[in-house]
Amino acid sequence: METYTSIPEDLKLAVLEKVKPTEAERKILTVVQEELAAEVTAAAEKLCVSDIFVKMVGSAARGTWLSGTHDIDVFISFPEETHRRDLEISGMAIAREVAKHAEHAEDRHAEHPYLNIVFKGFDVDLVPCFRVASACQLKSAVDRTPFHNEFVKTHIKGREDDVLLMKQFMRGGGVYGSELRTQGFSGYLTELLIIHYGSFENAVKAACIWRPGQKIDIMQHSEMGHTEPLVIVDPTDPKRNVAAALSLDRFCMFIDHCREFLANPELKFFFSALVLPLEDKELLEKLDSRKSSQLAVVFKTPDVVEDVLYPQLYKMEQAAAALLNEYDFSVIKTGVWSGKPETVIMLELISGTLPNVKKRIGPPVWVREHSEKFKAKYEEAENVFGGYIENGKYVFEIQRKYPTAKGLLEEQLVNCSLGKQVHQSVSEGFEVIEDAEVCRLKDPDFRVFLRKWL
Ligand SMILES: Nc1ccn([C@@H]2O[C@H](COP(=O)(O)OP(=O)(O)OP(=O)(O)O)[C@@H](O)[C@H]2O)c(=O)n1
Ligand SMILES: [Mg+2]
Repeated sequence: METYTSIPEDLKLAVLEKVKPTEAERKILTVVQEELAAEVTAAAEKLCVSDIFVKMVGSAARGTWLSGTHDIDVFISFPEETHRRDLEISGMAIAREVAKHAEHAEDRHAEHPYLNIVFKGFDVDLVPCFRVASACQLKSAVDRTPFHNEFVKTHIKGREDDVLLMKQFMRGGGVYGSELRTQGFSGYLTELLIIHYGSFENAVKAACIWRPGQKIDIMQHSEMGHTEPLVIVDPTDPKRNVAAALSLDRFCMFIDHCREFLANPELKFFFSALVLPLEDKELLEKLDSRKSSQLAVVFKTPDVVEDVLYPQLYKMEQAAAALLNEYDFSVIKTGVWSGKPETVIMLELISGTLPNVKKRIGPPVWVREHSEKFKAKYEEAENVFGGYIENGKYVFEIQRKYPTAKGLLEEQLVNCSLGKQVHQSVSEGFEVIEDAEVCRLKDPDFRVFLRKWL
């Protein structure tokens, strides 16, 4: 095994200088949190809702938020015996009352509704939850969050800087965020890694030798088997894997990021370099040197939240690749880019065209019944180039139904198994553009995607 030098102190300080909130920033956050708590209490009193508690949760309440990220999670906790409907109605009524003093408000929906508001420049979630006795007795998925908060607050003391370093390091590696778009590491997961390994440096060193099946159970209370690449048992709920949303590729990207960083600890591992949009000229040069086929399936982006959209796009990416493979096209790789107004599924193929002739291999000649049927079918069929015996089997050279990948996608893509909103949008219309035609897609963010793609 390679031996690594320690991470230089001045490198950590240089990162913290950029990502650690200043005293002034902390003060503002505290003041806004206090104002929000007072607003919620006042709203509850006004609406005659008694017995609710206001709880500040998330990284803002734990001192583990990155400077410049301005989200505050406010939980409005109701007695456990409250009916779900009452919780939703009263919780949302309180949230809407608070929103009267906000710059912007938007209804969101997880397992039950909550309100997202912009309050004094902060991105605030007002989330009603049940006050359950323990996280494993949850009535709603969000009920665990206050327990996470207590656990982290009591165990993280003095190691907040290590959390900030780890969050930023994961950002630099493109693996931070548990949303379904990224399928990476959540904030809580990052905090648990620091609690378990004791420091940023220890965690990074440990991850270099992780393999799928790695399990961390801080409370030693899990009896469950899990199949995910990384299992971090929730200290507040033995049945939950905090890393359940982490994909195998993000898991491995993190391992790789840790190894590369320790071999050469530099600032660039925390702050990835700005990628410039790919120009037409560069695009044409790349296409010319790769000599593969590029196909872009372009359609209108469905108007749904990212957590609904991305799983459907990843499903479509898989479905398109499977369709192409089924019809003999060799797929090199697939990718997804989504913006407004358009979404693009990129497909790189060994070739987008195949010969008109397709070889159909039949049964061995000595399996009399089947082979005679096979022979009779193709001898009479139209568009057959010819037939012969090869390795004891009848072989016919027939006309290929889809000699171009573009033609195949145009005709068959809508029949693939696609998610609801993506299917709806694709049914309304889509376009398949090829190779140099991709120059038509000008969105700068798409061109950034293309630079990494080619
Ligand atoms: N996949 C998720 C997302 C969120 N949470 C809970 O909801 C809280 C708030 O979520 P979020 O704002 O996404 O994460 P933070 O921990 O606040 O981290 P960040 O600094 O990225 O905001 C988390 O701390 C965690 O307790 C969770 O359990 N599982
Ligand atoms: Mg947060």
